[in-house]
Amino acid sequence: MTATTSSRAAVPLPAPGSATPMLELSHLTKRFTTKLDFAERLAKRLGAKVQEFDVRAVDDVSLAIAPGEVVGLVGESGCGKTTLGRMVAGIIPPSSGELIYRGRPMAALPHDEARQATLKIQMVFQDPMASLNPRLRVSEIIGEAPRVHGIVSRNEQADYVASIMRKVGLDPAYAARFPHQFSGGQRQRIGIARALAVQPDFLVCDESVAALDVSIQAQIINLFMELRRDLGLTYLFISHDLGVVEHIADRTVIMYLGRVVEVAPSAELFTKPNHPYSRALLDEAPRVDTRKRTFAPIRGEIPSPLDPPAGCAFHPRCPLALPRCRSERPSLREIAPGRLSACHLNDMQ
Ligand SMILES: Nc1ncnc2c1ncn2[C@@H]1O[C@H](COP(=O)(O)OP(=O)(O)OP(=O)(O)O)[C@@H](O)[C@H]1O
Repeated sequence: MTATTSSRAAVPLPAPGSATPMLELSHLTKRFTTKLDFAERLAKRLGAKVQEFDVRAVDDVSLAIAPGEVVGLVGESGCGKTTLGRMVAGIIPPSSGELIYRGRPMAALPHDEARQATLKIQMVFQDPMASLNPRLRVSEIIGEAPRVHGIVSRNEQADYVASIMRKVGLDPAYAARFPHQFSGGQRQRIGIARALAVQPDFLVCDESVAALDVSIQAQIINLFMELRRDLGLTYLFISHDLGVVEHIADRTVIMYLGRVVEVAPSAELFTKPNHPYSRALLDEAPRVDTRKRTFAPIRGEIPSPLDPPAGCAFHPRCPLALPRCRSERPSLREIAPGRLSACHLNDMQ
């Protein structure tokens, strides 16, 4: 697959020879209709109609992910990362656009095949305590879905759960315990085991290590990479921590206000970012812990997704903005093999 200069082009695959992408996101868009709290209160007091607003949380995102690839997804809070991850994992439907799994549009699959394909894409959440049912034993948390979906019989369930627990570094002797009886890192291993139990080939990790201590983070990242090696898993790895993404992602996608602004192999992006927003993100922030690389504060506020700026959404904060950036939205286009950027400055080089 090759990129074209159109904003409606899917992001090209980095690996030559990988004929069919594992997953393609084709023009995925998610709009939420929302009410502003204060406006709702005021309207109710005045007996007026409550006005609703449209939030374009994710706007026309296309991306092709190769089997076994780790794609990092970064951007400031509110730029749409979680919404995109949830659409990919089938937790929320897109408003428009489609997901193509191994060359076949998910929406067009017959019911049974669609169910199987949905199981193949699992999500690992940030807060294991919030995402694990506190009233269920670990054996049920991990074993329920594979039994319900016919992956194991009731008789096989205990052995199956034990094998998955071992795979994620948990002692099967603790299968009868409840989530609160484990440490944070162990709970995240339970969350990973639950995802693995339905035999996925794609994991969406949404800030999956953000809530953990640094040393535990490293262990969980190592586990993800072992699983990639042993099970051939593919990842969409959403993280605020640029150091983590730089370390594990083959390719990095930068989002701003619902749209992709840059895609590049991580090694290139982290040494030579193209988009002014990527450059601003990568300018290292002053920090206490020198091992960590976090977002630098960027001049100005993130614009409201309720009222995004015309032209390039980044132009009000961009130190290099041109007059046309205020009116003309730059398309995401190929600027070098395997690299895409949505910036008018590239037309001047
Ligand atoms: N259910 C919803 N209803 C209305 N608006 C929503 C809903 N979910 C998300 N949004 C809005 O969509 C935009 C994108 O949110 P999202 O959580 O995807 O961003 P994010 O990049 O993951 O942020 P964070 O890093 O803080 O989790 C935000 O403006 C958010 O307020």
